[in-house]
Amino acid sequence: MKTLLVIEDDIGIQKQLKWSLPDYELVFAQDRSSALTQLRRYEPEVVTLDLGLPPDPANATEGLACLSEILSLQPNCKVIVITGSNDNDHALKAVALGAYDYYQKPINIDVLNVILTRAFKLSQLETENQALKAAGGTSSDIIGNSDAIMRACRTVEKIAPTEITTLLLGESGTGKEVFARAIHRQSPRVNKPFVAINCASIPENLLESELFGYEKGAFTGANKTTLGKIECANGGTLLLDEIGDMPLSLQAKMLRFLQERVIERVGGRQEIEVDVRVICATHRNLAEMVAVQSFREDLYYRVSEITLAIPPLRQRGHDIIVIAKALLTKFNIEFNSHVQGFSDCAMQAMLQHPWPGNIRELQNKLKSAVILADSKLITADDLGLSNKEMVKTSTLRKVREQAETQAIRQAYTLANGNLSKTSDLLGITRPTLYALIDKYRLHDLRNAEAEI
Ligand SMILES: Nc1ncnc2c1ncn2[C@@H]1O[C@H](COP(=O)(O)OP(=O)(O)OP(=O)(O)O)[C@@H](O)[C@H]1O
Repeated sequence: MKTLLVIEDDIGIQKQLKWSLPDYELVFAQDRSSALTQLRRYEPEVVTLDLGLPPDPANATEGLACLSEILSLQPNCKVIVITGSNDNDHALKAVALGAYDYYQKPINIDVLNVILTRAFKLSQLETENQALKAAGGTSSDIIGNSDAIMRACRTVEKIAPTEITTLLLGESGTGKEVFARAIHRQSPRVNKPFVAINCASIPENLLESELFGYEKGAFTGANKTTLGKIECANGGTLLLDEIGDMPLSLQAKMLRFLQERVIERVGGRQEIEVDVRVICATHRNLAEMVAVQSFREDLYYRVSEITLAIPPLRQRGHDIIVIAKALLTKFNIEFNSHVQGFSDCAMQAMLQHPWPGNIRELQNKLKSAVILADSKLITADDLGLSNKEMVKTSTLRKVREQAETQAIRQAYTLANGNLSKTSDLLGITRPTLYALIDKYRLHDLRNAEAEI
C-alpha cells in the first residue's frame, strides 16, 4: 500500500481523510518538525500539506517553510498544498517553490483522489525513468539504482579507462561477469575481444591448455596448434572467473603471464607477447585462502590491484523490484506472455526473500512464474515464495523465527540499510535489533552497515 503523509493540524480533517482514503496508508503530522520526522521515517512519494500550520495557522509562512524543507530533503516528493478557499496567492507561491499541485478547501474527496492518483503515478514514472537512466549511465546490463550499485558503477567508470588489474568479489549470481563486461565496454579496448574463462568449470588437466593454448603434437590428440583464451583475448580483456579455483600448480605460470605479459603454449618453447587486460572474479575469500596457502600470496596481490565488491541482491533494497520488473518485460517478450506486474504479496515476498542465488535465482524464479502465472499479476505462489508449505511443517518456534527474520530484513530494506532506522521501523531499540541480528545470524546486515 502506498504511503501518504498528511500534514494537517486539524484533527477533524485528519479523521475525514483517514476514513475516506482507504487505498493509502496515511501517516500524519501536525506541524513542521513532526512533518520532517515523518518524512525521514516513511519517505513518502506524495505529501499533502496544509499551508496554515502552527504556530501561525492564520498565515502561510510556516507551511511554505515546511514545503521548502520537504523538497530539500526529498526533491522528488510530490507535495500537494492545501489552502483556504480564496488563497490563490499562497497556492501559486507554493507551486513556484516546487509544490506539485494545490487544492483549495473545503475538501472534496473525489477531486483529491484524482490529484493523488496522478501524483503517485508521476512519482512512479519518475522512479522507473531514473532507474533506466542509472542503468544506461554505465551499461544497459547493470540494472538498479541502489546506493550500493551506484557506488559500484562509479568505480567501474573510474577504473575502466585504466589498465589496472581488477578483482571482482561477490556471491554467485551477483553479476560479476556483467560488471567485467561493463569495464571492458567502457575501456579503450571496447572494439577488441572480451574473453571469459571459468577456472572452476574446466578440469585441472585441461585448464592449462585452455588458457595458454598448445602446439601441434604437444600431447596425444593435439593435431594442430591451437590458441588459448589468453591469446584469443589479445588487444582486449580476459576475465578469469573463479580465479580462487585455479589449481596451485597453474598459479605460478599465471603469475608470470601477469607480470611479464608473455606466455608459452603447452609444448612450445617460444615466448609470445600478449597485450591483455585482466579482470579476475571469485566468490571465495582469497585472503583466507592465502592464509591457508591454497592461493599464492604473490598472485593475490597481483590480481587485486583494485578490488570491487558486488553487493548481494538482499543488500540492494528496492533494486530487487526494479530488476524484477525489467526481467518481467524481457520474459514477456521471450515467452510472448502478457503478465502486467506483481501482486502486493509477491512484492513483499521478493523483498523479504534472502536470495542466496542472487540475480540468477531471481531470473529463474521469474522465468517459471511468467510461464506459470494464471492471472495478469504474478503472485508469491507463482514465484515459489509462498510460505504456506513451511507453516504446515514448522514448529511454532520456527514460524516465529522465520517471521522475525523476514520482518527485520524487510525493515532493513525499507530503511536503505540504516540500522537505526530499521530499529525505529520495527519499534524496537537498537540493542534489541543487534541481539536479534546475532540470534538469527543475519551478519550481512551488520557487515553492510560497517561498510557504509
Ligand atoms: N544488475 C543486473 N540486472 C539484471 N540482470 C543482471 C544484473 N546483474 C547480473 N544480471 C544477470 O544475472 C545473471 C548472473 O550474472 P553473472 O553471471 O554476471 O553473475 P556472477 O556473479 O558472474 O555469477 P557466478 O559467480 O555464478 O559466475 C546473468 O544472467 C546476468 O545477466
